Amino acid sequence: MIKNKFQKNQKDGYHPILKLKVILSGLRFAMADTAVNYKIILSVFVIVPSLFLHQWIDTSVIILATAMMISAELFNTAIEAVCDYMQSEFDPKIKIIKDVSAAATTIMIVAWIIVLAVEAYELFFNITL
Ligand SMILES: Nc1ncnc2c1ncn2[C@@H]1O[C@H](COP(=O)(O)OP(=O)(O)OP(=O)(O)O)[C@@H](O)[C@H]1O
Repeated sequence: MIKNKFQKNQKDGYHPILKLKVILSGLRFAMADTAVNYKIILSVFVIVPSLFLHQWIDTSVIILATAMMISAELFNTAIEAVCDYMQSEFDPKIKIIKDVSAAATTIMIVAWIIVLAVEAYELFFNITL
């Protein structure tokens, strides 16, 4: 039986292996998205020097911004998938849902770009802004 949070048909208890399998399955789909992959690579290019320079606060800020950006991208993908599952034809309500989701993701991407640009500038030119 498929689990449903609103119906009490799920087994009690915590199942870490099952949880890990679910997370890995989600990540497998996420890694197939080029738009997410190249952003992760860009972040790694700034995270690695910040680690070598022991700039722990900077490293934490970049990791936080990157994690939030990836989460926003994944939530956006999930919302798009639900919309496409519910309605494959043109629907003005689906348009609003997808546009709002895309706008929310873009806000997070802009914040990530700003963090990455400031951190890269500071790290590579050794200038404290
Ligand atoms: N069923 C639909 N009805 C109305 N408008 C839609 C529909 N599907 C998509 N759109 C419009 O097309 C835009 C892009 O939707 P789509 O699902 O193609 O996302 P995408 O371009 O694949 O986004 P991403 O690059 O994040 O995966 C939406 O923001 C919305 O304006």
